[in-house]
Formats: sequence, C-alpha cells, structure tokens
Amino acid sequence: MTGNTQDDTRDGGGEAEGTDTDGRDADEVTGTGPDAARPPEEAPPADPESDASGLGTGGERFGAEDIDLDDIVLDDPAEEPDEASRGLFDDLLEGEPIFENKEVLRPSYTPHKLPHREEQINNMATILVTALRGETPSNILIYGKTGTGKTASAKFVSEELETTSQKYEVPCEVRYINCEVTDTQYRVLAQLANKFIEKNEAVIDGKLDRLTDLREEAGELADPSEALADTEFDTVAGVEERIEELETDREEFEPAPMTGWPTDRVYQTFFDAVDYHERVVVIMLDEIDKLVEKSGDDTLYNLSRMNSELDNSRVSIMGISNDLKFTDFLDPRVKSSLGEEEIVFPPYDATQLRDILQQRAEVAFKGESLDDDVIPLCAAFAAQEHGDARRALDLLRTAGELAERDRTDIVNEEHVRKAQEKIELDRVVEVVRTLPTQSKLVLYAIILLESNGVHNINTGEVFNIYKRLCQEIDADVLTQRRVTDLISELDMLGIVNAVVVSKGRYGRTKEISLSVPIDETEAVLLSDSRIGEVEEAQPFVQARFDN
Ligand SMILES: Nc1ncnc2c1ncn2[C@@H]1O[C@H](COP(=O)(O)OP(=O)(O)OP(=O)(O)O)[C@@H](O)[C@H]1O
Repeated sequence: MTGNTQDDTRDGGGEAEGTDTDGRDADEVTGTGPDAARPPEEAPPADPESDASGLGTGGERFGAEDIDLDDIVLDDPAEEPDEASRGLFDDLLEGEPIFENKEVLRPSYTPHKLPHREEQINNMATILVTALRGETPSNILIYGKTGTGKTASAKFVSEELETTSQKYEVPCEVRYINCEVTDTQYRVLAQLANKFIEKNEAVIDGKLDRLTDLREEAGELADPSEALADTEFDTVAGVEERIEELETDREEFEPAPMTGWPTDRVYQTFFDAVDYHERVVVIMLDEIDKLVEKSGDDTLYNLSRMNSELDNSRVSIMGISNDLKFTDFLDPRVKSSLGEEEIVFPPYDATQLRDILQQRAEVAFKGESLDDDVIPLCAAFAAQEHGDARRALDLLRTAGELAERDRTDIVNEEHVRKAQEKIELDRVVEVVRTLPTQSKLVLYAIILLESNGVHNINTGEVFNIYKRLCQEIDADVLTQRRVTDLISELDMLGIVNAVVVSKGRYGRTKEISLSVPIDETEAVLLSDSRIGEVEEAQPFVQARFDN
C-alpha cells in the first residue's frame, strides 16, 4: 500500500486513491500497476528492483524524460495468474467456515461444565475433600462404559482439588496416569517417581531462592537478627546450614530410567520421592483394567499398602475402568482396599446427550450453522450405541466436516447420516485390520461365499472355503469347532451376524451373514500381505458350486 500513500501525498489524496485511469480498482492492481497509472512525471522507473526502493522516497527524483510508458508492463492478475499459487486452497477457503472452534469437539478438550454428572462429581468431591483436611481419602473405583464422562469428571474434580489446595495452602497433589499407555508396574512407578522428583526439585528451588535472599539480606545488616526475626533461624550460619542441606537433597534425587533398574529400586525411588515432604497424593489410574490385564495386580498391591510405611505423606488411589468385572482378577486384599468407595457412571440417554452436544455446539459452531434436527439426531444415534458422549461428539464434528467439504454453510440431517456411516466404516476398517490371521481367513471365506450369491451361509460352508484358503497360503487349519468360535467372535465384534436356526428334525444350525460393507471389508483383508497371497479365490469358490 506504499503506492497509495504516495498517491495521497502527491495528488492530494482525492481522485488517485480509489481507481486508476482504466477504472480498475487500485487495490486489484499489483506490481508496477499503480505506477503505470500515474502521470508520467510522477512514475518511478520501470525497473521493478529500483521501483521497490524508489516508491517510498517519492517520485520527484524521476523526471518525465526518464520514463518511457511503453516499457511499463501492467500486471493484470486476470490475464496472468499468480505463479506462487495454483489455487489449490483458494476454493476450499471460499465461503464462510462452519466451525468457530472445532477443538472443543475433540476428545482432548476438557469442558468446564459436565451436564448430568453433578451427582458423580459431588460424590467424588465428598470423598476427596478429606485430602484438604490433611487426611487420607478413601480409595475410589470409578466404573462406567466408554464415553460416559469418567475421565472428564475425574480430571475436573482433580483440577478443582489442586486449585483449592493451593488456595488454602494445604499440600495436595493429583497425578494422572493412563494405564493403556503406561501398562507395567515398572513404568507406572518410574513415571510417578520422576514426576514427584520434578515436583520436589521445584519446591527445593523455591526454598533455596528464599533462603539465599534471606542470607544476603541478613549479611548486609549490622544486626542480622533483625532480618531473621520472623524466621525459624537464629543465625546466618543456621540459614547457610539449611541451604547446604537442601542442595544435598536436590543432588541426591536420581530420576528412574524408563527401563533397566530392578523394580525394587524404582519402587524405593518413588517411595522416597513421595515421602520427601508432607502432602496428600491422589494417584489417578485411568484404564486401570489394562494395567491389571497386562501385568497383574502387583502395582496396586504395592500402592495400596504404602500408607502404613510412609512417614510424611499419604497416598490415595483413584482407579477408572470400563470393565466392570476386572476386580474379579484381583487379590482379595487389593480388591477390598481399592474398592473402598465405588462410583458408577451410567450411560447417557438421548436427552442427556442432547444437552451435552448443545453446550459444546454453542462454542464449536458459528451461530445458525446447525439445522434443528442435527443435534437430536446425533444424540439419538449415540444413545443407540450405548450412551457414548464421545461418539455423539465425533458424529457432530464429522457431520460439520462433511458439510464443510460440501461447501454449504449449514449442517443438515443428511450430513449426520453420512457421518454415522463414515464413523462406522472407520471402526470396521480398524477392527478388521487388527484381526488375527485365522479370523481374517474365516471372514474372507464368508465374504467369498456372499459375493458368489450364497445367502444364509452355514458353518460347514464357511469351514470348507476356509480350509481351501489355508491351503493356498500354507496356514494351519483349525478344527471346525474353533472356526465356529471365531465366527462367534466376529459376531460379537458386529462384523457378521450369526443366528441359530432350528431345522426341525435335522437339528439346529447357524446362519451367517455379513453385517459390514462387503467391498471395503474385502479391500482391508486383501491389504494384509498374507491374505493378499490368496490368488484366484473366485474360481475355487465357484468349483464348490460345480461339485
Ligand atoms: N457430561 C458431559 N458433558 C460434556 N462433555 C462430556 C460429558 N461426558 C463426557 N463428555 C465428553 O465425552 C468425551 C468422552 O468422555 P470421557 O473421556 O470422560 O469418557 P470415559 O468415560 O472416560 O471413556 P473411556 O472409558 O473410553 O475413557 C470427552 O470428550 C468428554 O469431554
């Protein structure tokens, strides 16, 4: 816009500001354009390089004799597209965005309000308030199906707890561990040890800062006792001694490596770090069932008996699980200690999901971007699943993204239905992709039968094709009974539908059909290099019918 400023000053602002001599909007003209439109005595040189430097200093340096108008090339964007951009993103950027803040629909976002979880949140708070009185809260086990707000509520309560503890200066800390990621005793203890070491170091650094200030202040005074009056120290030497002690403590902390130490040593490091000073510690173990499944209940046993040995601090455990039965695998002592208090998170119904979605949608979308039936439909779909708020939020976000891709300003019912299909397909792809090879072979056998027009497939038919597939790729052939089990597992995963039908005096049989889109599922199966080895599968299925 340097050119315009120049025009303003030299032409007195007026006529030169908005349009050039061709009637083109001055703002549209790039490069040498505005200069070309100027009266000759004012135009800078044609050389774009000197043009750049000459513009700001004023055209008076260049007389009319320096300029040949024919040399000036007008850069018309309509005729010559900008080389730097081929318009890949321009189309996508066109139109009003639907989202105001998409992040609030992502699982990583922790909302400040959790509708329909007041009761559970109050229960947790009632148990944990003990920590603010400097006593040990009971251990808590939180149960509920996936997406029922367990983690969000627990994190909300812990943030409140920590903030209040700072307000009242009661030492209380909450440590969160996701046991799906940190799934062995060693890693849990090492992670905790290192967090507490970090925290202790920060506390020591704070104390050291204060003490060195005090030492300096006292050292400068003729009578140091003035500076030390309100402290625990009588002499500067006392302050120095404490500084040395703290420095030694700080040096002695040794963080645990993520592998390599004996477990006893990691436990001891964690124990010493927690007990370094007085405090109540709440350890939140999310997906606690994964930890028990992967590495037994030793961690929980060790954590739950710590309090009898700790001198300064107290530890309380908050376990979160979506598997109601995981405590069946626990040592009875661990089970009773861990489950001192239990809080259940029931699934949300459609009305509750609507409220949750409504609250997030207000922040996530621009006003008027959602048709009236969008939120109720997302809520209804998610309620059908099992009252999963994560699923409801995913649906709403995906519907918004699909609408954005359609370049419309409004998300409608159709976008929600498409989002439901997309999410379902993504789930199927993920489940199928991670199946063991034998299950993939069984599933592929079912697909081959269906794509050859066989309906109401029975186990025997699946088994026959499965055997041929195994031979093709040199895989072990399981018994028909095992294959029947694998079919039941596929049924449980929602990939096939297997119903037992009675054939009168011929007994009962299973009728199997595929419950997922056939082409996409087949494509996922064939992307597995082992299954992909099956060549010419169609002819041998055909041979079965010819026999
Ligand atoms: N009452 C609620 N109000 C607002 N958002 C909620 C509510 N309940 C759950 N959510 C949101 O739903 C998503 C899933 O919740 P959360 O992670 O707490 O579920 P979870 O019960 O811990 O599930 P999982 O067992 O799978 O970990 C999060 O994005 C969370 O913010």
